[in-house]
Amino acid sequence: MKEIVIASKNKGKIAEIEKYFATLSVKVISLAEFPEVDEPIEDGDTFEKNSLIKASYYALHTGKACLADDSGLEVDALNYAPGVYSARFAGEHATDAENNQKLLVSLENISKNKRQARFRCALTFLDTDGTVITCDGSCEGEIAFAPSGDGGFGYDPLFYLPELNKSMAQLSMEEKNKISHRGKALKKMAEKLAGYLR
Ligand SMILES: O=c1[nH]c(=O)c2ncn([C@@H]3O[C@H](COP(=O)(O)OP(=O)(O)OP(=O)(O)O)[C@@H](O)[C@H]3O)c2[nH]1
Ligand SMILES: [Mg+2]
Repeated sequence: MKEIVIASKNKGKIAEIEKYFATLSVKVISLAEFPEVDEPIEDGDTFEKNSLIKASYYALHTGKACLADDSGLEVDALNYAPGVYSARFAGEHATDAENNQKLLVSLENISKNKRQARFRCALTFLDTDGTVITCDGSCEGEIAFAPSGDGGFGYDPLFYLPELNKSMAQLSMEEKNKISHRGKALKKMAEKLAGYLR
């Protein structure tokens, strides 16, 4: 069975990717099995570039096929920030709570009808022979005025989905994977990988 390293240190992402890949005939390996491997510098200006930076770095240092995810939140009223800086919006080692607080303060004077936002996700699979497969996904929503729900991670409690009248953090992991940026990208990736690994 093909071994694929989930090239991420984000526990929330890893759980969602593992859940998705549970139905595929691939053996998922965690970076926890490579404690000696450091982290790459994510200095790309797009999700796609950062995703390739991570896949390349971890493939080089683990010697295995890797699947990397670069993702983030774009808020229209903030000129699409925090974007590729989503993990460090409130500072280099900011917690989710600090990032959420900064987001709420940044949008303090923005009215309900001007709080459109989207999550974006770029996935890169890099095989040991250099084969690259990329997929992306996005999910539209609005930034709420207060957090709700305790599922998911990151900005999920503030990411309101009007059609569902729920925040992303009020969805189960299965529900989130059906509609989220990552879920959509993973669906495409699973289809491409099934063809590639056949
Ligand atoms: O509420 C959220 N629901 C999501 O589904 C989601 N996906 C991404 N994000 C945000 O974007 C950053 C990614 O930054 P990022 O791609 O560099 O990942 P990361 O640094 O956390 O881990 P790694 O994969 O790089 O090791 C994360 O930290 C989060 O703040 C999300 N927030
Ligand atoms: Mg990162």
